[in-house]
Amino acid sequence: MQSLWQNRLSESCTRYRPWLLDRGSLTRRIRMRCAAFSVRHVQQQHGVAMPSERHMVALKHHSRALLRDVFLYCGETPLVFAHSVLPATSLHGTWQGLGRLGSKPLGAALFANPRVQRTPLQFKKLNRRDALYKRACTILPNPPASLWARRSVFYLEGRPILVTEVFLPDILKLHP
Ligand SMILES: C=C(O[C@@H]1C=C(C(=O)O)C=C[C@H]1O)C(=O)O
Repeated sequence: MQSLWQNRLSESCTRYRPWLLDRGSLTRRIRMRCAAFSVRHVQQQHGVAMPSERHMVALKHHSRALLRDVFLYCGETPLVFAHSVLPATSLHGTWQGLGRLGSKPLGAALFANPRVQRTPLQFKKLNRRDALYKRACTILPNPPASLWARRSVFYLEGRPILVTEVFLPDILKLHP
């Protein structure tokens, strides 16, 4: 049975709690704890978002979005798998340049603008049945049975961007 996205954290995530609950920039939080931070681009292409994502950004069934997958690294250690859904209609106005980020962190753009609003975080313990679990584990030699993830929607000028972050075990090596 696949678990659902929850609005509250269960108790079984104690060690990941500081990372899951911090509403500030994850890029900034990691940079404060690791001088060798980098974003490694996995893929960025237009496609159809997953059903559980489409309703978060009011995408109709066949509407296309820019789907961006990256890993956040400290040195050679992967810490986070980040999956973002940017509806084509959101890539206008202030956010028209987000389609050309490459290895620049999306967070730098989202948190640089004080007018950006963020919805409450949702949480999910991903397992091997989840597509995002499988994509996050592609670079883990010994993947754990489950991975904690969070997601929320960023809004600017009424334009939504869904950001999902999957925390990899080595993030626990950083100071919480
Ligand atoms: C939203 C942020 O941006 C981070 C960087 C991302 C990217 O470059 O694609 C995606 C999600 C985040 O982990 C953040 O720093 O909080």
